[in-house]
Amino acid sequence: MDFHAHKPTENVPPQGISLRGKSLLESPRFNKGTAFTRSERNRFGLEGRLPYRVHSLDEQCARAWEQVQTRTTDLAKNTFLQSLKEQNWVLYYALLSRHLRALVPIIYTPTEAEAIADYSHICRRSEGLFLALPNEAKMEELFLEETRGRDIDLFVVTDAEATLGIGDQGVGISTAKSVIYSLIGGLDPSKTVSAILDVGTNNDCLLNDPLYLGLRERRVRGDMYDRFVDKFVQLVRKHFPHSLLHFEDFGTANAHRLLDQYRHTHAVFNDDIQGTGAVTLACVLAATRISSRPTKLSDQRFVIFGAGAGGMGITTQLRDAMMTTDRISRDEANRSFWLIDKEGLLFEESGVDKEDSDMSRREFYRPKEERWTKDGSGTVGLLDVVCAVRPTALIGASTRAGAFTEEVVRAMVDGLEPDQRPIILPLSNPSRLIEAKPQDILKWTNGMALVATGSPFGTVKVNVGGESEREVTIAECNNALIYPGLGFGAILSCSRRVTDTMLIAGANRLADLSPLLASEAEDVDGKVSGLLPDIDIAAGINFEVAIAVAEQAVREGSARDGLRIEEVREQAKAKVWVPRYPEYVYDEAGLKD
Ligand SMILES: NC(=O)c1ccc[n+]([C@@H]2O[C@H](COP(=O)([O-])OP(=O)(O)OC[C@H]3O[C@@H](n4cnc5c(N)ncnc54)[C@H](O)[C@@H]3O)[C@@H](O)[C@H]2O)c1
Ligand SMILES: O=C(O)C[C@H](O)C(=O)O
Ligand SMILES: [Mn+2]
Repeated sequence: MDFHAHKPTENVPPQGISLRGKSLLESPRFNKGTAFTRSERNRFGLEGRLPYRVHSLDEQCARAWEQVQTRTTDLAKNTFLQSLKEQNWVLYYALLSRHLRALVPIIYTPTEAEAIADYSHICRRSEGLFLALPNEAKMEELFLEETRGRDIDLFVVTDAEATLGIGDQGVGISTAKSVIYSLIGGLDPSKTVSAILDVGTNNDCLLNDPLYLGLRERRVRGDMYDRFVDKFVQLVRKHFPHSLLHFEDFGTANAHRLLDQYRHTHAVFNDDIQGTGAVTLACVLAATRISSRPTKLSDQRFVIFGAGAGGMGITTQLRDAMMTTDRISRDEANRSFWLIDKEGLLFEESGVDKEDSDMSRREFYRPKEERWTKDGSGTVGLLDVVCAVRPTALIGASTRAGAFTEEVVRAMVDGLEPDQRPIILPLSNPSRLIEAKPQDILKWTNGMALVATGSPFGTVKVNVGGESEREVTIAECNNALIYPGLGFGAILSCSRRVTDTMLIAGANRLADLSPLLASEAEDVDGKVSGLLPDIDIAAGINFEVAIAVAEQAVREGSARDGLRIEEVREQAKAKVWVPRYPEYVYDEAGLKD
């Protein structure tokens, strides 16, 4: 299923470029470094600028891999790889694709959280499009400076208000999201733009940091903020009407509002809401099929801990899928969810419901009779809810490390039938913010729980009585396992919208590819597969997700005119970008960058 196999390195057509000499070596898009062939060195004035020996991409990867390994901390590896990206894209992506399992956690979650938090100190060369509030009047000029003459498929935009679980990061960048699109989604990196809307920060550490690189002011809100974001969205719509606009790490209220505002007029996608919703839906669908008595989505009782962008994305995605697949009403589906936030269970007439600016949460407020505390007052905590609801699935997107305590998890098990497997998904990132460690959950549930996490945890050994031990693979329920495919599918089909049904089609496809579902005997040699596929086959998996999404777009009429279902797979194969070097020929009118 590895889509790299679709494109053998032979038959790469030559490419005309108009760069030469030093500028060619300094262009990360076209640079080949020591892999420039003899004739290219001669043609482009490089002979005296490179050591004599010509290396293959494989040899370059071997050297770069050696160099990565000499860096002793993950952050040092991250900064090394960032420099490599600034020098040579093909080598960077080729190296990453050869070592996905080791390097994705370095360039993405969890290490990228450290890199973003430290951005103003480790930044060496800027990357992407920086749009700061004081430059609002010339936003179009800055936008065109970066994008003119380019064929852009994707914009990833952030205002960094809710970066992963580490909050307001001001000028924090989200370039890692674009990298994942190219690495495992097959998008050509020259067709992607990462943009930061710098509207200030409320993070005092950043405001007080003399080296802080962003706008040193408190965050702008209200009309000024809306006007600024709108200006950007309208530029994207005007100049690149067929692009996908991916929103990342906006604060929860803005995240929902902006998605609702723009999703009907452009292909916009909010990763924290829809990507997280889709990957979690896939995970839950796989889990319900694995349980000893396969159950429907609408048979589940969901406790969602942390009702922010991620938690609400998960809730609404599960609810929508329930309505579509189990054909039940919205009200009926809403009743399968119990939402808990800082103020405990969200219920009507709590006072909080009236102040809640986030409309998406209101329809999930529980009736006030569910104020399950001894005297009917105060907040209803997670343990109260678990005891009263007897959930089949417990999902965390709260940033509250350790919130799924032993008592909570054991209470959940006690509420289920002895052969019923609890679905427990502590999804907060980075790793240190997880609601419970997978090894603890498996210990407390005697190996019964079906667990997936937001950050990578590898495998966990569980004692299942006496001497017997199992090695359980903990699936990563991270939106990276699905958003590149969702995005690629939407771009491939030139969809003007990203519809819920396209997302559900992608999630269903991912659930079908669950290795735990595929392994007939769940326990092979004491090894238990993960609920979702491993990151090292994420490229092939996302390719399949993309096909499902694009086919659904054709089926429902959101794809471009004339695209036929039978063509989707071939067109997808042709569009996949693979890191490899074409032969360059000098052409005065050729590509410059
Ligand atoms: N695995 C994934 O793919 C994925 C995707 C998105 C978000 N996340 C993670 O989920 C977490 C939340 O992200 P988000 O974008 O939804 O952020 P967010 O700020 O929008 O939401 C967090 C919510 O948790 C609530 N919360 C905080 N402390 C709480 C507590 N003690 N009890 C209950 N609720 C509490 C907050 O009030 C807020 O509503 C982060 O750690 C993020 O990394 C994971
Ligand atoms: O970035 C990730 O790893 C997932 C998600 O988008 C998050 O904000 O945590
Ligand atoms: Mn995110």
